[in-house]
Amino acid sequence: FLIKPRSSPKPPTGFCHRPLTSLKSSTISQELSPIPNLDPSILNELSSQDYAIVPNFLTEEQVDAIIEDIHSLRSDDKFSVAGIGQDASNTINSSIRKTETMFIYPKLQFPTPALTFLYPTLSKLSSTLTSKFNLNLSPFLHEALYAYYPHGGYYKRHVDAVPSSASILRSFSFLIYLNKSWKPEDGGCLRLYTDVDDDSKYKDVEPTSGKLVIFKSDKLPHEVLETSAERLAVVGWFNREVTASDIGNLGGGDLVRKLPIFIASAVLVGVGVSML
Ligand SMILES: O=C(O)CCC(=O)C(=O)O
Ligand SMILES: [Fe+2]
Repeated sequence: FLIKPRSSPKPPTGFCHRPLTSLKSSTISQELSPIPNLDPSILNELSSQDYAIVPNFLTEEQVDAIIEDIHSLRSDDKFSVAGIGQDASNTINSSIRKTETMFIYPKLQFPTPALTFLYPTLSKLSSTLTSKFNLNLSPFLHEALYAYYPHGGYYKRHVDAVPSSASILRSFSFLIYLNKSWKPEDGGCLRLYTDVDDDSKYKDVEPTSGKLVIFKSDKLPHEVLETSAERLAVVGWFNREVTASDIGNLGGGDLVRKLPIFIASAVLVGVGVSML
């Protein structure tokens, strides 16, 4: 098999990011704390309807720090045009997806101020979900990226966890929205299809600043409606560990050959690399 970069030859992580000199590290932790947590009522909602929405999950200061990060990293040319697909193919297909992304896992060696609180925020979220749903979410298989949708950006209907691929390890998808003065005419709502057999049943979620959306990755098809303004988000997935039945479900054939590919691709999902 061949290891193929997701969309760009640039390494997605591990570079030294230019420090944000306008913020002093002592003020950063104060401004950007506390690390948010999920209310038990939200977890119950997630359990009963497979998705939950938390307006104002992040504070305004936390959102500002991530916005600053995205703009700064984009101007440093760290973003790439995103492809689609996980491990079968990773073609850049602009009829399905128009967005630019930058992976933030594996963790950057020199995290920016925003990542300094985002990493613990995401690991706290993952531990909360692990205990509530009794899942084996692996801290080593977190995936997340900064997403920048230009004016006219979109992502057509899809499901995040697709059988017979490493993406099936995705248990929960999460989105954190960052558009501070979002207006209905800006578009870019997240359309969550709440009944897989009935396209007329959906919920449109406004991508307003600080909002967290979380849903079961294999349950809810969703799409990003066309934006009429720049749209910024943190997008990610909490993956569970590989089980024996995952291997069985790969569709028969030579398990000895498939096992290392599956495990390697599960790991590689996190570094923005796909396999052919
Ligand atoms: O940006 C969003 O709201 C959703 C992105 C998404 O569905 C994905 O990247 O899989
Ligand atoms: Fe998605």
